[in-house]
Amino acid sequence: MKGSFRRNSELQLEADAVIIGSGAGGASVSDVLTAAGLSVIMLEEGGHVPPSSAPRVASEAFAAAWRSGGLTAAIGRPPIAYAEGCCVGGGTEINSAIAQRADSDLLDQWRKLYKIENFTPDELARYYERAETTVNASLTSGPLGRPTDILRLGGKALGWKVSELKRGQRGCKGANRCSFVCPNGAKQSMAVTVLPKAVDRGMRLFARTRVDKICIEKGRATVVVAHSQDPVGQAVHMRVRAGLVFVCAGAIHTPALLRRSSLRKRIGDTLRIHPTIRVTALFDEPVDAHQSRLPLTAVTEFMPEQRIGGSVFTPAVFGLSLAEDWTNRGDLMQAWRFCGSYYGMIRPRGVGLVRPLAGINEPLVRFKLAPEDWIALGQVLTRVGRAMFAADARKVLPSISGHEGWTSPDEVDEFWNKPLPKGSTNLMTIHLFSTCPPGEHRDACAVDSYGRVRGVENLFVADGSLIPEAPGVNPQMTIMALAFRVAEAALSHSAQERARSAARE
Ligand SMILES: Cc1cc2nc3c(=O)[nH]c(=O)nc-3n(C[C@H](O)[C@H](O)[C@H](O)COP(=O)(O)OP(=O)(O)OC[C@H]3O[C@@H](n4cnc5c(N)ncnc54)[C@H](O)[C@@H]3O)c2cc1C
Repeated sequence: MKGSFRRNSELQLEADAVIIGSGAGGASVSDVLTAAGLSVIMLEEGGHVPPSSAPRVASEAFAAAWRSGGLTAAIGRPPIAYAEGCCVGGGTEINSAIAQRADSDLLDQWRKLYKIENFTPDELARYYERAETTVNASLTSGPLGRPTDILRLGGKALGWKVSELKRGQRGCKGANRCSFVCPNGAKQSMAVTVLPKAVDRGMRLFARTRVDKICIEKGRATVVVAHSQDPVGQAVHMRVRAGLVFVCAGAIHTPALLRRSSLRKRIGDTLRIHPTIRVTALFDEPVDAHQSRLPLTAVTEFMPEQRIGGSVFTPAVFGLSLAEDWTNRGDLMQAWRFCGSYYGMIRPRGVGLVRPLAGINEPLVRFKLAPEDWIALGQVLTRVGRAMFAADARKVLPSISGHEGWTSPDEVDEFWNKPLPKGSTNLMTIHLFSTCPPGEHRDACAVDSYGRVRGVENLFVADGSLIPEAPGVNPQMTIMALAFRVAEAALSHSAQERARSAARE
C-alpha cells in the first residue's frame, strides 16, 4: 500500500473531504469520494494492524485492535458488554465478516416510520450489491467443521430453517482468528479491500489520530480538531479544513463526537443493539472448535426477531466466557475440547443512549431492556437449548451466573415465556446502531434521509448510527450500503452547491 498510514507532522491540513473513522462506514465513503477524484483525509483513532503482524495471542489482539481492550459495557440492569474495533478498518478487522442484507419488510417499515426518501428495498439493492462485491460475500468452501454441523443438525432435527452464511472472504484458510485480525488477509476487511485502493488514489490516512471536536460556524463544519502523537510520543495537534466532513466513528463515538461539537438534537438518544445470550454446550465427542471455523450456519427460522448462531472459540476466549462464573463453571476448562459456544440474539424494543463525559475518552452508554425483551431472551435461550440437545449435547449451560445447567431437553423450558433473572443474566452485544436515525420525521430523526446533520450544510453521518433500528441480522452490509448512498448524495449535493455559487458569481 503506497504512502499509507503516515504519521502526522503537519498541524494544518486541507482537503476536499475529511472522513472520521476508517471502519465499514468510513472506508465505504472513501471509496466513493476517491473514485470521484476528491482529495480526502481520513483520521482514525486506532493503529494499523496488517495481516503480517496480526497478533498470535488473544490478549495482544484485544489490546491492538479492540476498543479499550474489549472491556466496554452499557450501563443498565444487567450491564451489557459490547465490543467495537479500534484500528484501521474498525470493526471489520475483528468481525466474523458474515454478510447479510436487512429484511425487505423492515426496510419498508423504516422508510414509512422515519419518512426516509428513496429507501425502498429496490433502491437500496444496488448499494447492497456494491457492498457484497467489495468484500466478495460468498460461501466458504471446504468442510466447515463440527461446530457448524452441530448447529445444522440441531436446527434441522427440530424442523427449523437453517441457513449457510456468506462471508466477506477470499480463500479462507480456517485459521479461526477472525476476531484477532486475519493473519492470511483472507478476510475481506476494509484494510484489505477498500482502504488500500483509496490510499492508492491519493487519500491521506492518519492512524492513531483521534478527533476531539468539529467546529461549526454559520451552519457549516469548518475545522476538524484532532490530536495524534509524533514518533517520540509528543502530542501533535491537528486542524483539518475540508468542504465535506463525514463522521463515521461508529454508533457510539459518532454521537459522542457530535455532542462534543454542540450538536445534540436527537443525537445519541436512540441506541439500539442486539442483546445476545450465550450458552456453552458440552458433548460426549470432541468438538475441537478451536481447530474449526466458527459456526457458519445460523438458525434463521425466527429471523429477524431472533437468531441463533455460534461464536468464535479459542481456549482463551472460552476461558474468558467461563470467567463470568468461574466458581461454578471453571472446571469446564478441562473439557474444553468437548465444548461449543452458541448464542441467541434478539431484536429488542428497548432503547439506550450515548453521552460524552468531560475529560474521559469513552462516553457513557446506557441500555434499558423492555419487558418484552426479557421474554424474547427467555424464548431464544430456550430455543438454543433445544437445538443443542437435538444435536446430542450432554449438558447445556446458559450464561446465567449460578445456574447449574441443563442435562436433559425437558429442563430447557425453564424460561419459556418467563423473564430471565435480571441480576444474574450475562448479556453481550457486538452490534450497535441507530444513534443518528435518518429521515424527514423531524421529531425522530437526527439527520436527513441522506445522512446530513440537520442545520449543518456539509456535515454527514455514515456508519452504524444510521441504521434506523436493530436489523436482526449482521449489520456490516447495511452499514456499507448506507455509507455508499450517503457519499453519493453528498457528492451530488456539493456539485449542486458549487453550480449555485458559480451562477451567483
Ligand atoms: C467481534 C465482532 C464480530 C462481528 N461480526 C460481524 C459479522 O460477522 N458481520 C457483520 O455484518 N458485522 C459484524 N460485527 C459488527 C460490525 O463489525 C460493525 O457493525 C461495523 O464494523 C460497524 O461499522 P461502523 O463504520 O459503524 O464502525 P466501526 O467499524 O467501528 O468504525 C469506526 C471507526 O472509527 C474510529 N473512531 C471512533 N472514534 C473516533 C474519533 N473520535 N476519531 C477518530 N476515529 C474514531 C474507531 O476507532 C473505528 O475504527 C461484528 C463486530 C464485532 C466487534
